[in-house]
Amino acid sequence: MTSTTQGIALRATGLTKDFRGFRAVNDVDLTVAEGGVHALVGPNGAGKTTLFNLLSGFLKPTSGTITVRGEDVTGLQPEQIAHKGVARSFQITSLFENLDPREHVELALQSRTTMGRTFWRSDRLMRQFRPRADELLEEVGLSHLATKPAGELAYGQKRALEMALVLALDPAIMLLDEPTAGMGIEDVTRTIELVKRIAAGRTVVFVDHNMHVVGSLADKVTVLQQGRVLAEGTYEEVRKDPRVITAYLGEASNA
Ligand SMILES: Nc1ncnc2c1ncn2[C@@H]1O[C@H](COP(=O)(O)OP(=O)(O)OP(=O)(O)O)[C@@H](O)[C@H]1O
Repeated sequence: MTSTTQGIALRATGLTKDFRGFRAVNDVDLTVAEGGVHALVGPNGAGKTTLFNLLSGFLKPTSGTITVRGEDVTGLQPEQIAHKGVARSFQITSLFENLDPREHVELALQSRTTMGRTFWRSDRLMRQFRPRADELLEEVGLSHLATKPAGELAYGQKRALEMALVLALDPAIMLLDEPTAGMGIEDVTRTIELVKRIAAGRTVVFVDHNMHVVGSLADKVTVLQQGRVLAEGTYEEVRKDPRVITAYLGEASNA
């Protein structure tokens, strides 16, 4: 690690992504501090999800580089990037309808071990993950639903389970895609508290449209518009920035 990368968890330089001639992410420079909570915001179509997919290896950049703690990870597969300690959540969860939350978390925990590629798993082997699985369910407020089939969980509970699955991977850098999307106020408040706890000792990058969530959690905010970085700073700084106000007013008048 060189002195210029010290204290930097994740860095994108000149990151660009074209989709058949359309530039969704345009020459983005992003520096995420080690231990920081960094929000990506911007009007619809600004390129937030595309940027997330680039950072986690689900999309390959057209040009530019991505480093994790100073190490170049550009073009690596998602699993390889996950091995560097970067894990992401998804906006839409693909849970197994018939498995319960405890089984989901046990599977996520065992995927980190050498047993990860074993097709056959005995109950006895899986049980060794139960204490940690139960701790994680407690952490996300799902203890009382540990044995209910995931297909029967309410929306907010599914999102909480998804958070437990990311936590099971114990990533140093956690990417959360709209952790409060579609939630009612109670679930939003609980999720804010959960992300605060998760962020202790970790780096968190998240996308969220809810400015209350952004203001409550983020120590740094990057505002994107039409694929470019429009503004960057603390929440207080960017919310007063006339360019940001104009971008959001534009969105409101197009709605
Ligand atoms: N696979 C794709 N092929 C073509 N265009 C795409 C593709 N993915 C995204 N885009 C376009 O790139 C732009 C940025 O999309 P993206 O989903 O990254 O924005 P966003 O900021 O996450 O928006 P939202 O807040 O609505 O989720 C949009 O104009 C979108 O239509």
